[in-house]
Amino acid sequence: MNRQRIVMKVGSSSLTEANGALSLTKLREHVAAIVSIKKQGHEVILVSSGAIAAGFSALGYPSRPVTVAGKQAAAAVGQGLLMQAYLAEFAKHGLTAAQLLLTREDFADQKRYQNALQTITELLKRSAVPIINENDSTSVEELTFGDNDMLSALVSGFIHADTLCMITDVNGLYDSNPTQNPNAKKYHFLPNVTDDLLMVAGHAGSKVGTGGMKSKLLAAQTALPFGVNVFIGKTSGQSTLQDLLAGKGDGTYIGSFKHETVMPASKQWLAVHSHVNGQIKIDKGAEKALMYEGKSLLPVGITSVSGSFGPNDVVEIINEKGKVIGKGQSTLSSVDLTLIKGMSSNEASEQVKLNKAVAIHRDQWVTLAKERM
Ligand SMILES: Nc1ncnc2c1ncn2[C@@H]1O[C@H](COP(=O)(O)OP(=O)(O)O)[C@@H](O)[C@H]1O
Ligand SMILES: N[C@@H](CCC(=O)OP(=O)(O)O)C(=O)O
Repeated sequence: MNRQRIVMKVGSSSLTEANGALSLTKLREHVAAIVSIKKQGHEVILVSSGAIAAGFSALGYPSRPVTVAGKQAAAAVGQGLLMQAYLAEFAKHGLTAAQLLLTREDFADQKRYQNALQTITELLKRSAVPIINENDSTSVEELTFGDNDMLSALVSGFIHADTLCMITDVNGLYDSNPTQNPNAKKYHFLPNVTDDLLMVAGHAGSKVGTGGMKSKLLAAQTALPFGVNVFIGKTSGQSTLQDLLAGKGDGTYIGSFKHETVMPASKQWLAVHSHVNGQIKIDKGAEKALMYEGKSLLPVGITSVSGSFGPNDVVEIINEKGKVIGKGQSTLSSVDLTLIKGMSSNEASEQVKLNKAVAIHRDQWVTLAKERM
């Protein structure tokens, strides 16, 4: 078996007792499973929920809190307890675990995004197990990932994972919620996530789970274009994570499993996380050059500029039909681009006193929608 880079996402439902509290027995099983595949040479990044579950009873809550303040306070207590349990378990196997708490803002800011990636890469190089959770206690409600499914998809993309394993309390995706419909049929393999599938995926079945199958499918839909294959299902005990990697897991496999398209992390950042500060409208010739010839955007192809942005800011590129076809980091400010739009390269370079005035370099460009020309 080839050595793989795996992101394993463990949901609250697979880490808790029936009363919603953290289950050390389940946590131990997940650790043992990770250790067993690490021994085979695979790299593992764990995205673990469970902070709220681990913390609520120490604060005197009778059950998992439902208010934002309650959840944030419980997570503040529980994240430490959760890590303590993971550190102790991994240490028994001679492994070091490391904590990373991330928020949406860490993905939106290019420098923070690169630093998070650098940290995880360094930890993997040193054989540590990065354990990631959302930074629940500081997240602003509207900005949170809500559940860790999307977080695990974004992490899988930027570290170029081969497989994202979303471990949950149900053994895969069914054509309707199996906890409500005993005749529901399971999907074993799916090439991709379609709108029809999103329709059959429902919300969480337990009191502790947050997003349900729908959020897992949305996460899979995000991870697949990054070249990551996805497994949604169950594991327990040592051998099943190995079975999962061997294609014999108890769940649903989604993707081509050919490991072909890998979008560089810098382009993933542009495509998914970056904030847009303006728009550049371009003509047909420039669209062709950008989309089909792998060229940079030159001032001559720009027909209009809107918004106020500086050099390195991210802008949307709009074609003659008014459709957003991609995003890029502008080399120049909106003021300079407005001045040189439509000009030949020589004229434009003279105006802005550069050797060669390029509006968007091809390395800082990502296609979002390919149109027939
Ligand atoms: N079509 C479906 N197939 C399988 N499970 C489904 C479906 N629709 C909804 N679910 C529910 O999704 C739940 C898993 O999501 P969730 O509780 O959020 O888990 P986790 O805590 O692991 O993220 C299952 O227990 C099940 O009740
Ligand atoms: N970040 C929260 C988890 C949120 C949640 O419930 O996520 P999930 O179990 O993946 O649906 C925690 O650690 O408790």
